[in-house]
Amino acid sequence: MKTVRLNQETIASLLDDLLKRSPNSYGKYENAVAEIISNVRSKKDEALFAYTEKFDHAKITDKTVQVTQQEIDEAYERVEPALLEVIQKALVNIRSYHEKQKRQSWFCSDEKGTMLGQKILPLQRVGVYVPGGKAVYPSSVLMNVLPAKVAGVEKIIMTTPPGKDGSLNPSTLVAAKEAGVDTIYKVGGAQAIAALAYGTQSIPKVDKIVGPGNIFVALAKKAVYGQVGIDSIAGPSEILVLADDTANPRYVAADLLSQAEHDELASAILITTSEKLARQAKEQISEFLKVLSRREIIEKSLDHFGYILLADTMEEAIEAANAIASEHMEILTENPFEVMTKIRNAGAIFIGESSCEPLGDYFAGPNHVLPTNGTAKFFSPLGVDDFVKKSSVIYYSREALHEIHRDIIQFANCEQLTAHANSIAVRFEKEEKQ
Ligand SMILES: NC(=O)c1ccc[n+]([C@@H]2O[C@H](COP(=O)([O-])OP(=O)(O)OC[C@H]3O[C@@H](n4cnc5c(N)ncnc54)[C@H](O)[C@@H]3O)[C@@H](O)[C@H]2O)c1
Ligand SMILES: N[C@H](CO)Cc1c[nH]c[nH+]1
Ligand SMILES: [Zn+2]
Repeated sequence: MKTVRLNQETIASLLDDLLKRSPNSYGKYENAVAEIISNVRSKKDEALFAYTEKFDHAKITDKTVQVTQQEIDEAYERVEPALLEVIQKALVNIRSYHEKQKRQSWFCSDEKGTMLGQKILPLQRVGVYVPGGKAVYPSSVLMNVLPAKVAGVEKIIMTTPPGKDGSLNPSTLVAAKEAGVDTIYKVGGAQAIAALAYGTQSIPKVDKIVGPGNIFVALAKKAVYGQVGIDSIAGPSEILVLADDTANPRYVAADLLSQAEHDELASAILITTSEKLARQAKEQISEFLKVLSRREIIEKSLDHFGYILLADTMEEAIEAANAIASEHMEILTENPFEVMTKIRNAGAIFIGESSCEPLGDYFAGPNHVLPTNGTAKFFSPLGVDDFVKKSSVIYYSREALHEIHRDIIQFANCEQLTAHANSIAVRFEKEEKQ
């Protein structure tokens, strides 16, 4: 983990470094992913199962690809009752947070005889990708599925990579059942995204694909965009801790490590005005690393994408944090609410020392599928809006149209689109002749 003084040069080089983690910088995998998509598109199940054998070392067939009721029942028997209870409690929080995001269709009319509105409808068929290569993510099942349920999506199809024995983790299955997934398929990676986008004999084509994943999943989602809808491309996890000398270095270290353990490409950044805190947090990181199980992943992530930035003032620290636009931002300062008002760019903001990032990953309610790689400047967290579409609704009475028909004809003529003008004029031929 590098410690550097924050200035124009160091922030520019850090931003360059972080962009290396973006799917846009992984051109070298683009051809491989394009080939996987093209093969699944043309050879369907045959290619899907061959890639599952190649990358996941699991033998899957058309008889075993879909999770059965028996497998779900067995999963319930294997999951600890205490874990099931936690999943159910988290589910209530996540659902009630997303209920507040729900928007209604609206219509408004006026006395001239017009009615305008917006009709909001849930998507019909959605594919949810749940990652499963390096870790198991029942929490991501809840985060992806619950907003779709709240939106009213008719059919939710989930895919996740199988283990070598061709089975799925019981906690993933139980979370899927509790959240209300309709069908689960045991496939992952770019091949699963291709199957959802184009359909195979076993897997139906969907309207939109959501969910995070590794670089192969992200590139595949990018490649099928347009054929189907996608959510934002949530890549490797990120955390940025903004701290002053009032922060507890042990908490700072623990929170940075919590995201570094996701992936070698994950990023953990501390921006602080306190040299003492920087030093102590670094010492604590070394202490924790001695006992953490994913030490190898963490070390790679911190070596490549871990930074401690020393800022002269909190204003400078905030400016740098806004430029980085991290997926998660923790504010551990004397006046965290005041600092929060100055944050423009972050996927999720955690205020104060009792609001650590994993609280959001698992339990508080807001979604943990968040924009990464600086895309928090224009993308938002996954939410109910990702699972609805809108249609505009327009009604004008004859009288209302008559009142403004000449305006439209003039506008259309200005664009030399005489058929447009005619479509209006033809309705008032009689009046014009009189
Ligand atoms: N933003 C979020 O909400 C969120 C949540 C959870 C996880 N994540 C991120 O998602 C990612 C999960 O990655 P993962 O690897 O654990 O699971 P994953 O399911 O995304 O990827 C595993 C799949 O990758 C494919 N694959 C592996 N090596 C390949 C190769 N050489 N060529 C082609 N395909 C290959 C395999 O098919 C495998 O099924 C991590 O980066 C993690 O940080 C993000
Ligand atoms: N922090 C991840 C998103 O970047 C989500 C997650 C799932 N489980 C634990 N964490
Ligand atoms: Zn996490």
